Amino acid sequence: MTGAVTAVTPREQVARPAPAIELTGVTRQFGDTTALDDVTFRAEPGQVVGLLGHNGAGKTTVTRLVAGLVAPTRGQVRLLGHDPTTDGVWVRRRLGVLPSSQLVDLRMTARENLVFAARLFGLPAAAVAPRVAAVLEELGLADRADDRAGTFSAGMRQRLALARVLLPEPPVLLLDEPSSALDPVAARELRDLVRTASRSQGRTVVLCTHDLAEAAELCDEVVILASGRVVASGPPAELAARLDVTAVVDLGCDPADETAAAAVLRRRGTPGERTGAGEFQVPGVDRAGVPGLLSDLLRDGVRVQAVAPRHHTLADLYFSLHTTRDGGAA
Ligand SMILES: Nc1ncnc2c1ncn2[C@@H]1O[C@H](COP(=O)(O)OP(=O)(O)OP(=O)(O)O)[C@@H](O)[C@H]1O
Repeated sequence: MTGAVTAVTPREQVARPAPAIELTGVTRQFGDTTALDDVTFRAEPGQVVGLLGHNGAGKTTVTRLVAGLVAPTRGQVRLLGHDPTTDGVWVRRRLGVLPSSQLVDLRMTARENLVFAARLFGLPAAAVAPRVAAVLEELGLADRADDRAGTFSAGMRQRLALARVLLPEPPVLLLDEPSSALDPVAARELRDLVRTASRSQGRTVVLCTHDLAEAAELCDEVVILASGRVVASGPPAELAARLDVTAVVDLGCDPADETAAAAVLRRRGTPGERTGAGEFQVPGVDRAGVPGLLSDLLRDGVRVQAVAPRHHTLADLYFSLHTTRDGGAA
C-alpha cells in the first residue's frame, strides 16, 4: 500500500516557523550547584507552556537563559531561532518578561509608569500616547489611568505590570508566577488576560507557576521540573490520564446499606476506603468496570445512590512524581 503516510519534505521542514522557545540538552551550573540538568523542551508559536516545579527546581534559571541574562553551561537555547547569548538585543526586543517581583513605580500614576516604560523601550514619540491608552484600555485600567499605582490593589498593580510588558507588543511572554499574590478574583482576571494574549493575539506564553489548577486550565503543555531535570512533559490532560491505570470510583449508597456494601466490596477483593456515611472510595475500577460493580451491589440489595469514576488531575500527577522522587523510591 502506498501513499498512506504523508512525508514531510525537506522544503516543508525549512518553511516551518522556528519554535518560539527551544531548549535542547541545556545544563546550567552555578559553581557546584546544577540548576538545570539536560533540559529539553519547546514552546511552539501561540502556545501557553507551563513550567512547574518546587522552589529551586530551576524555573527562574530557564527564564534567565531565554532572556540571555545567563548562558548555558552546555546545550542550546533559542528564541524564534535566535541565540539569546549572541543575539541578546534581537531576542530582548521580542521577549516580554514579567518577573515575580514588583515592576511598577508606586509613586507614579498608571499612565506615567507606562509612558516612562514606553520611552525606555524606544517606542517612537508619536506612538507613545496612543499605545499607552490602548494597553490601559486592554488591561481594564483606563478609568484609573491617572491615579497613583500606590493606591491600586495587588491585582491592579499586576495588571499594570503586565500592561508595561505588553507595551512593545512582544510575540513571546515569560511570566514568573503572575498570580501568586492575587486573590481568586484578581487571579482569574489575570488568567483571562493571559488567555487573550495567547488565543486572540497569538503570543507565546511561558508561565512559571506553582498553581496546578491554573496550569491545567491555561496551558497547552506543561513541563514539570524537579531538581533541574524534566520529570514529565506534555498536555496537562494527557499527563493526568497516565495515572488513570489506578482508577478510583467514588461510591455512595443508602447509609442503612453500608454494611452490605462493605461486604460486597470485600468479596470483590477491593474493600476500598470508607469516606463517609454510606460512602466509599473503591480502587481498581475504571469506567469499564462500573457496570460489574453496580450489578454486584444491586444483587445484594444495596441501594446505590451515586457512582462516579474519578479522573486524576495534574495535581495528582505532580504529587505522585514528587512523592516518588523525594521518597527515594524512583
Ligand atoms: N546565581 C546563582 N548562583 C548560585 N546558585 C544559583 C543561582 N541561581 C540559581 N541558583 C540555584 O539553582 C537552583 C535553581 O534555582 P531557580 O531560581 O532557577 O529555581 P526556581 O524553580 O525558579 O525556584 P523558585 O520557585 O524558588 O523561584 C537553586 O538551587 C538555586 O539556589
